[in-house]
Amino acid sequence: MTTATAFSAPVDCTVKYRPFPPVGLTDRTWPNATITKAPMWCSVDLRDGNQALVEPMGWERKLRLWDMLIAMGFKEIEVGFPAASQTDFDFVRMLIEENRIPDGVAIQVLTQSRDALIARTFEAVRGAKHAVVHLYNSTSTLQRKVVFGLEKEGIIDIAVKGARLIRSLADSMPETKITCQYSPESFTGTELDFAVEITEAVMDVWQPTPEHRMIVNLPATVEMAGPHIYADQIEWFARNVKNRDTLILSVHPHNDRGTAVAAAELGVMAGADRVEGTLFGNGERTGNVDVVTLALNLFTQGVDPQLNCSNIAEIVETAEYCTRLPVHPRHPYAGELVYTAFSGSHQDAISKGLNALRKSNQPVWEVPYLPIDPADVGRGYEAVIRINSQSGKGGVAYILERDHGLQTPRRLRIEFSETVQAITDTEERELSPDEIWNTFETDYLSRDTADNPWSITEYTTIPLGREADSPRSLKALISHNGTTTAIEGTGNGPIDAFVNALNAAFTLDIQVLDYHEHAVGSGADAQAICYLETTVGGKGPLFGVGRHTNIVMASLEAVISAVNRSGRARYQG
Ligand SMILES: CC(=O)SCCNC(=O)CCNC(=O)[C@H](O)C(C)(C)COP(=O)(O)OP(=O)(O)OC[C@H]1O[C@@H](n2cnc3c(N)ncnc32)[C@H](O)[C@@H]1OP(=O)(O)O
Ligand SMILES: CC(C)C(=O)C(=O)O
Repeated sequence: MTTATAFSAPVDCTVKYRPFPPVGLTDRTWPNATITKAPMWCSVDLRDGNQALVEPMGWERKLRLWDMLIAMGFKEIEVGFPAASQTDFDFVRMLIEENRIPDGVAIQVLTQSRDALIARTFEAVRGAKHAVVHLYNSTSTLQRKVVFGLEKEGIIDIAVKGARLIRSLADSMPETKITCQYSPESFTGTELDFAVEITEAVMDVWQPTPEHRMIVNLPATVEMAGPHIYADQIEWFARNVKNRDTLILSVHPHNDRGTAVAAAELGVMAGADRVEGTLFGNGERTGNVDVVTLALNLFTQGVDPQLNCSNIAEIVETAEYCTRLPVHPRHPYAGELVYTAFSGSHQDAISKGLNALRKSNQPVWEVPYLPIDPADVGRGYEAVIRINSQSGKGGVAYILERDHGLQTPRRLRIEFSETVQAITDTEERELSPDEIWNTFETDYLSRDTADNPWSITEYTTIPLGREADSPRSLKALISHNGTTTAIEGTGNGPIDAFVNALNAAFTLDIQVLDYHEHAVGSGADAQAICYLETTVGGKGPLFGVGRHTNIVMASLEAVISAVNRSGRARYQG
């Protein structure tokens, strides 16, 4: 019986929502740009990320995240909104007073354009070597109307008034290098000419120069359109704002449409010098742009990201601890499952790709389905191939080779993967590498008498002539269901002689179709492993596998393994 899902009548989106108007930049240049160097990064984890948390970080979590950001190599870190909360204020003071800010790192602090808040912000950064004071006010058509109830002039007044106070406070604090930053907040909902107008009004106050530039941050406070529109907006702004060379142009994408990473990348192509974002994209609503993904996207294009992501597990663990939010198992580069293939054809290609790369010894990473070498972010290869009902012979063979050195022949792979498939289908779950190995051992190598009535206890063999290819005679003791029988036969080699002896003594009708063997391990621990494809009593083809320090014994064990396996349920009836 099926249950119908209850859906309400769909809302008429053609009435309720409007398409975002295009920028009308017909001679855009950004599509032809290539990113050849990393942008300046600013982490806003401790501010924008923090303000979006159910439980904002206390000083201990903030400090742990700060230490991680420093270790990763961030040179600008927005540490809070010190005028808004005592925790943020105290945190900034702690960084300064405990001398925790390395040389070359600037702390950034956010403030609204309100005198008391600005004054308190400057109190917070007193004594820092370098601080970025970040002033914002919303400039969008919607916020002008519903939040501020002001015309454009009124909005410009708010920005200019704040900018003036910042300038005078900065001038009164010569011991601290102050970089001024202005964000026309809700930039993506602002007419572009107005965004330029208000920014230029702030520039008139701060008087940036090419030597002492100010940061203009153009946030997609809400991601309202596709990333190509954002790129057009950035390029339009960069082309139209005055004295571009006195500005550091920064982007600050949010992820409402799920395309913040693309927006940041296209924004940089469109001329942005700097990106503000957070680890794994924590932040308001659907988050800020994910700087780890951005950095590793650069890395996989051969561009040094200037951020160290070589221990992704530790970055994830720290971010999860500090934000109390999980990183999704499918998160780019960082998720638990992103270096794992379950599906057969992916596993086959990955396994072949890794082999080819190993053999070729070439430095360029080329493995199908793996855009980055897991080792480059500190992840191992153990989880690259995991086995469930979607997996095929390539994946199973990969595990046997990786963990146990078995180079199984192709048809044995097919045979064994059917066994594995039957288990994963029946049990509807993943099989661990240990379970796969146990299954293989039990089926092919076990000497457990309940399932393996046949065994060989000893053998001797001698050549019947002086030539290297002379026929051989072989004697062996065979146990069958607890009864030991001495058998003897001759043949072209030990296997042939053994098979002839078994066939004669027990009328088993063993035919050998194919034979492979190789060594596993080295030195005193080396063992021979032998794979024999056979038919037994007309059943098969089926494989037997033998393993022994003595190469002849390994092949005789393989014959016995085939005989035992021919009695298994899958070969009966
Ligand atoms: C897009 C962003 O992420 S912007 C950063 C947002 N982050 C935060 O808001 C976190 C920290 N903020 C806070 O804790 C509080 O907002 C405070 C302490 C800064 C201010 O608190 P309060 O004054 O009590 O309240 P509130 O934030 O609601 O103030 C809104 C008032 O400020 C005005 N305002 C809002 N933003 C700005 C601004 N950037 N510049 C000047 N005035 C502003 C509003 O118009 C409103 O004015 P009104 O009181 O005349 O209606
Ligand atoms: C303060 C600004 C830059 C901001 O956080 C945003 O617009 O999202």
